[in-house]
Amino acid sequence: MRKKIVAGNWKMNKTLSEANTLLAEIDSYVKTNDPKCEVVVGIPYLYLANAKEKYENLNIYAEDVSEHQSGAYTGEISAEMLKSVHVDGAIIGHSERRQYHKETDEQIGAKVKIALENGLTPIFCNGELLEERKSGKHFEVVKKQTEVALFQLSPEEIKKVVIAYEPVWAIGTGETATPEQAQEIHAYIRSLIAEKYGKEIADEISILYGGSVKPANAKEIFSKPDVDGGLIGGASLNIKDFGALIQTYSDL
Ligand SMILES: O=C[C@H](O)COP(=O)(O)O
Repeated sequence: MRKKIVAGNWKMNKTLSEANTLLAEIDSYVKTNDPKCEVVVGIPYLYLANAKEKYENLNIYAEDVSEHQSGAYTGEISAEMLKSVHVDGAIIGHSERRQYHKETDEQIGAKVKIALENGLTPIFCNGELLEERKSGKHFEVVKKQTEVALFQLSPEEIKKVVIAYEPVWAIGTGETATPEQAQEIHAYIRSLIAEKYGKEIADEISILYGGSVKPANAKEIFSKPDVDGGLIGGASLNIKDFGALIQTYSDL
């Protein structure tokens, strides 16, 4: 049975005191409501160690990880370092990393691999640009991103990966994919995995949708059979919306 997951991605938001307040609110929300889905919070590197020390039962993720083991990579944070402060996983290959830091599918694949080798759960992101969607290339784009980054993994490894499909044109824009568009491409991604690793493994992998998910549109999207939750940006930055999203999914 694959996991249902609501994951927040704070991106580059929150000062220390704001981060502490929101983490305390999320922790208390989870303890009080005991949701029937897994709650994940992706937060800036700076706050990870303290967050894990204070809230060991919360699933705390980094927003990136280095593709290298260790060494002369100024400013980078390794998977081993993340594990040493008990971080649970890392968001990898987010479109903002692809766009602003020119990350390639090969680098993203190396990051996924090293995360797994260090016991971190990778949330691997894929998704097409607006012009790629408009020209009907979205299937092709997502196929290449997925194959290059993930199909180097063994069956045992791929089972531990969470995928987040995020159409770039829907991120932070207020425009979402329709539930039908999300279902169509999620089913397609699952079929790619099934072709390579078999249906049983494909059925175990959680595929999240990301891109302007809000309490108002979450129910329709989360209800689709191949959508196993969401990777939430803007609406994960306050407990009112994030709590409502968790509740929506938990109630389905
Ligand atoms: O990682 C989260 C996604 O980029 C979605 O962000 P958004 O919910 O602000 O559109």
